[in-house]
Amino acid sequence: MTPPDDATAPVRHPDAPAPGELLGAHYAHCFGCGDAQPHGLMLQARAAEGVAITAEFTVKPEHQGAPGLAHGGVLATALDETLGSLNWLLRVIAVTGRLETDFVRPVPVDTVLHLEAEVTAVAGRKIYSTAVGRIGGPDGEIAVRADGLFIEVKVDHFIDNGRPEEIQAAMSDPDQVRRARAFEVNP
Ligand SMILES: CCCCCCCCCCCCCC(=O)SCCNC(=O)CCNC(=O)[C@H](O)C(C)(C)COP(=O)(O)OP(=O)(O)OC[C@H]1O[C@@H](n2cnc3c(N)ncnc32)[C@H](O)[C@@H]1OP(=O)(O)O
Repeated sequence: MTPPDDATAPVRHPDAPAPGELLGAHYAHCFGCGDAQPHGLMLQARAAEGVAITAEFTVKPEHQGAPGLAHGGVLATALDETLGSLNWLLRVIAVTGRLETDFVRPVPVDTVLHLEAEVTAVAGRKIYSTAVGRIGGPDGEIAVRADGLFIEVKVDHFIDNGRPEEIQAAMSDPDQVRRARAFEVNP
């Protein structure tokens, strides 16, 4: 997870959402951010300065592992989704290759997890990023953290591996921004 010596600093795309702007969902049925997934995380990410974002996710009863506490896999999903959202600021499509997660404190149901994430380096198709999630407010104590390695892919990654019905539906999405995020970001 250490960037190689020839890695460079990430460059914010000139058309990236302005700091403070909500990113919205990249796909309505995404378990992390989609609004058409009733039990999903419905994570809301917002652009920050540089190649960084903030995000919030409220833990619902559907997200429990131990009684009254968030499931670790759900928290990993929140971190994965937050780190994945960063790639929209670079205007690349990328998927998670590796995700290293530390669970520092339990996160109770009804808690708002305040996440912040940034891209730290880019090396060819590899995008290195890091995130923390805090409870008790944006400056609260750290409950989770993760480092991510995302690999840039072409849209063919989804067309070749996904189911045609969902691909077709996403391509016909009337939400222009969401369609662009899914299909038009690669040259
Ligand atoms: C419908 C469309 C919607 C689209 C919306 C946007 C999507 C948003 C989704 C948001 C949802 C949230 C996000 C999600 O949940 S994304 C969903 C979870 N992730 C996946 O499903 C990815 C599955 N994996 C793959 O498809 C392939 O393995 C990929 C594409 C990742 C690489 O296979 P590919 O054949 O292309 O590349 P390569 O093997 O030549 O590797 C290239 C370089 O990368 C390095 N490397 C690779 N893996 C690892 C690793 N594990 N650790 C360390 N390094 C690794 C490798 O050493 C090499 O380095 P170098 O030799 O160059 O130095």
